[in-house]
Order: sequence, then structure tokens, then C-alpha cells
Amino acid sequence: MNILTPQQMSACDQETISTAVPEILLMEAAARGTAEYAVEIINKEFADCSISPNKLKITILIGKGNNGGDGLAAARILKNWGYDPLIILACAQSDLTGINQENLALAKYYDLLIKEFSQISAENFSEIIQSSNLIIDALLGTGIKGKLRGNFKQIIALINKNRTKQNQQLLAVDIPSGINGFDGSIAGQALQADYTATMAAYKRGLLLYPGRDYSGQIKIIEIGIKPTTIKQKSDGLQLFTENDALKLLPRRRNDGHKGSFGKVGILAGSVGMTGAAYFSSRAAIKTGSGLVYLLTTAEVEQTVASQLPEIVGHILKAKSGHIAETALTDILEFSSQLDVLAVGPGLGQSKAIKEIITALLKNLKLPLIIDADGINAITDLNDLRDYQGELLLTPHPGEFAHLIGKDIADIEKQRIEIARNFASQYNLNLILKGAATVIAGKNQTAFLNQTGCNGMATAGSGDVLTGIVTALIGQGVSVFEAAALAVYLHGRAGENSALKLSDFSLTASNIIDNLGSLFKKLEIESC
Ligand SMILES: NC(=O)C1=CN([C@@H]2O[C@H](COP(=O)(O)OP(=O)(O)OC[C@H]3O[C@@H](n4cnc5c(N)ncnc54)[C@H](OP(=O)(O)O)[C@@H]3O)[C@@H](O)[C@H]2O)[C@@H](O)CC1
Ligand SMILES: [K+]
Repeated sequence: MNILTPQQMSACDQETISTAVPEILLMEAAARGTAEYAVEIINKEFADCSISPNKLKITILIGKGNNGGDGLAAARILKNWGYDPLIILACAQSDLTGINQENLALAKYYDLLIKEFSQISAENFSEIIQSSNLIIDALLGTGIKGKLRGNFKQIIALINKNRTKQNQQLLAVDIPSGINGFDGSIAGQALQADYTATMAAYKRGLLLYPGRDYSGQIKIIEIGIKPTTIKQKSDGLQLFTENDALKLLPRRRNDGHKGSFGKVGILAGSVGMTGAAYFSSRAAIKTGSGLVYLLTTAEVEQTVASQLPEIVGHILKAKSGHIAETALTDILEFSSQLDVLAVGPGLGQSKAIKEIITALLKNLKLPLIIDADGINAITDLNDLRDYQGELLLTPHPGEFAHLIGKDIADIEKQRIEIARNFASQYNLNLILKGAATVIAGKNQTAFLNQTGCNGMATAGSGDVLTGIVTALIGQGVSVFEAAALAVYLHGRAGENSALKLSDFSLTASNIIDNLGSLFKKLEIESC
């Protein structure tokens, strides 16, 4: 499912208008979709309150641009369906132009009650907001530029101050006012929507933080823009959905044996960091790997095997509790029998690890996943580009900042662009973790993930993800698709754990424990 920038959305609108559909028809479709969503929300939220449609207080806030035009037309449609919305304009009636002025005239024709904000006292406006059951926000859409100007600052502040928790919902048209559609940043203040009716496609700002926190439940309104136009104007950024997951989940052959479900290797662990080896190995087993080889020190192997007898240990030479440089030949030889190798969880930081990572990048050809301490041990970015097989890096923003020599804050501001450019430049696959994880592949292919919850920011969670993606690659999923699928599954399993245990109490083990029921649910849905 495509995710667009405001500019790309505007290009879709313009092409559709200039080639076929009059602008007022597009706006009418947007308004009708918004009105239908409003009725859906009313039926869902107010069914038990026994408020009849004409008693339900609907307030529609209108800005000067086309977002306001959508709101004006939606108000008229709701009126014709038996509701009695109040329109409040942020500007003077005479400031509206073009199709927005036409929609104002239609609203007047159908006897809607219209007020201008400047003619209402702040006290009166506050009372209107407090007593509204449904507030429809059509103040600012994707056309917002910079910080809030004029009376928008005051209007948004008054709405935020006077919103009530009981019997009130806020539906944003296209995007909550104050949220930037490009990067999800806030223009000083923003309205907190319970629901958003967004036109034709997701806008990036709805899915990136902090915008995601303001958007509530998002519904895409089909307004007559052809899917081919959206595809052509988009830059290829996709939302990874459950449908994608169902398509990509490996089909397990009934005549399969353990060799057919992947011989995967995990090079992990050191003294004091046994957990990382345990979590990544256990997640790989629970994601369907036929054989999980844990390549590690004797001490780590002994501890992990005592908790997880399903692993096959391969003990490496060690020094002071860490894998030694002298283990390199053994690792290279052992890797020749594997389908995929994951390197990094809990390895610790040492000169030996740097030497090993460099040598693996220069000599191996199999799908290679580098995570955590493995990423910190990369010394030359050119080694990544020169890798002879498929490569996947799975950094969190801190590891990525260290790798590419940038500040975490700069990365967060442009996480999509930076991830995509890096993956293209070094011809690899990348999972840039965080809220709204980006999965970037070669040639600018990219997914944005929306599953997961804050409880997953916990020790061992990243190691679990490494185990999941390793197992999927071992079962034949392509590295890029396995990366996106793993992030999606990891997030869903985390969400399910949090539902049972809360975000506070969620642990890495809980994520793994929830993989089984998630696979069961997806298996049933794919039938
Ligand atoms: N194109 C189409 O056919 C379709 C478009 N559609 C709809 O149109 C929306 C986009 O419409 P849009 O481009 O008119 O922009 P919009 O979001 O209404 O804002 C522009 C207004 O905001 C103002 N303004 C800007 N920044 C501001 C700030 N910081 N603080 C205060 N004011 C600020 C700006 O003021 P100005 O700069 O002119 O002074 C101008 O008046 C889109 O979200 C969707 O809902 C759908 O109907 C489908 C068909
Ligand atoms: K809006």
C-alpha cells in the first residue's frame, strides 16, 4: 500500500484534474467519504447514548484551503442525511475562493448554520467545543507550511483546552490540523484526532512520529484517483500490511524434513551476554527453523543449551570470555554448510570481533545478517558494498549513527531517506529500527512498518528480531522480504503480549512466547 508525501499527493490530484475529473468532483468524493466515515463513527461511538441524529452536536471547523472545502461539502452531505452540523470558519466568508466559495454557497442553500470564528467570543467558542459530540477538523490539510499562523494557533489551542473525554470524538479530514504531512512533525500545536479520513492514500506524516500519535484510527477514502496514478507518482515507499505478511509467509511442505526448513547459524554471545544468544536462537527455533546452530564460546553454549536443548551448539575458541580471533577459520569453514548466518547479538566489542566481521564480509557468500555488536565492529563501509552475497544490517538509530557518522537526531528527522539512500549506496538491505521501522532494500525499495508498541523497547527485543529474520531467510524468503516480514511479525507478537501483560511488563521472552499464536492466526487467515 503506497505512502505518499504531500507533494506526491498533490501531483496525483493535479494529474487527475487536468486529464479527466473536475476538481469539484474530487472534492465531493472526499467529502462523501468523510461524511460516511462520520456516520460510521457516530453509529459506533454514540449508539448507546440514545442521542438522535438531529440532537447530536456536530461542529465542523473550516480553513481557507481545499481541506476546508472538503469539510464544507461534508457538512452539506451530513445535513442532507438528517444531521444538523454547525460550521465554524477560521476565516471570513469572503476569503474563500474557487470551489471552496462554491461549496459555501451550497451550504447556505441547504440552510446550514455558518459562523465565523472572529465573530464568536472565546468563551462561546469554548462552550461550543465542550458540548460537541463530534468535531470534524477541516482546518488545515496537506497544504500546511511552517508553524501555525494567524488565528489557527488560537483555534487549535482552544479546541485542545476544551475537549472533553466523555461523548466526544474528533474526526480529522485528511490529516489532523497542525501535523506536517511530510514528516509527521508538529507546527507548534496540533489537534488530537480519534479518527482520520485520509484521501486516496496514506500520507507519510500520518505514520511517522509524532504525527502517528495524533492520527487515531486511519481510514483511506477512495476519491477516484486511479491506482496507476498513485503508483506512478509515488517513490515506491509502501506500508507493510497483513496481506503482505500472508503472501510472504513460507509455505511449509508436508513432506519437509529439518534440512528443508533451513540450517541457520547464529554467531552470538560472550561472557555476561548469554541472553542475546539465547533470545536470537530461541526466536529462530520458534519461527520454524529446522536446525539452529549456535556458534559461541563454551560457557555461553553450556548456559543456553541448558535452557534451550533444541539448539545445536558449535563451540568456538575463546579468550577472556569472548570469541577469539583464532576462531575465524572454524567460523568460515562451518558457514559453508549453512543457508544463512546471523552475526552480532551479545558478541561484545573487541579487536577480535572487528577482525572477524571484516573477514566474514570479505570471504562469505551466503545471506549474512549483521546486528548489534556486529554492526559496531564494521570498520570499512566499502566492505559492505563488496559483500559477495545478500547482506542485511539491523541497526537501531544509535548503532546506525555510529556506523554512518551522523547524529541520532539528524537520522530521526529523515529516517526514511537516510535508510533508503544508505541501502542503495551500499547495495544491501537495512532494517532501521525505531518507532515506524524502515525496511530499505536495493534500488530504493522500501517498506514502513506500523506494528509494535513501546513495551518492545526492552532488552533482548532486537535479538528476537534477528532470530525471526534469520529463520525466515532459512526457509527461503528473500532477504528484503524476510526483513519486512520479520519486523511485522515481531511487532504483532509484541502487541499481542502487551495486550495481555501491558507495555510495562513486556519482555523479550514474551515476544517469542506470542509467536506461536500469531502464526496460528495467520495460518487460519491464509486458508
Ligand atoms: N487538490 C485537490 O483537488 C484535492 C484536495 N483535497 C483536500 O485539499 C487539501 C489540500 O488543500 P490545499 O492545498 O488547499 O491546502 P490546505 O491543507 O487546505 O491548507 C492551505 C491553507 O492553509 C493555510 N496555511 C498553510 N500553512 C499554514 C500555517 N502554518 N498556519 C496557518 N495557515 C496555514 C494557507 O494559507 P495561505 O498560505 O494561503 O495564507 C491556505 O489557506 C488536502 O489535505 C485534502 O483535504 C481533497 O479535496 C481532494 C482533492
Ligand atoms: K484537517
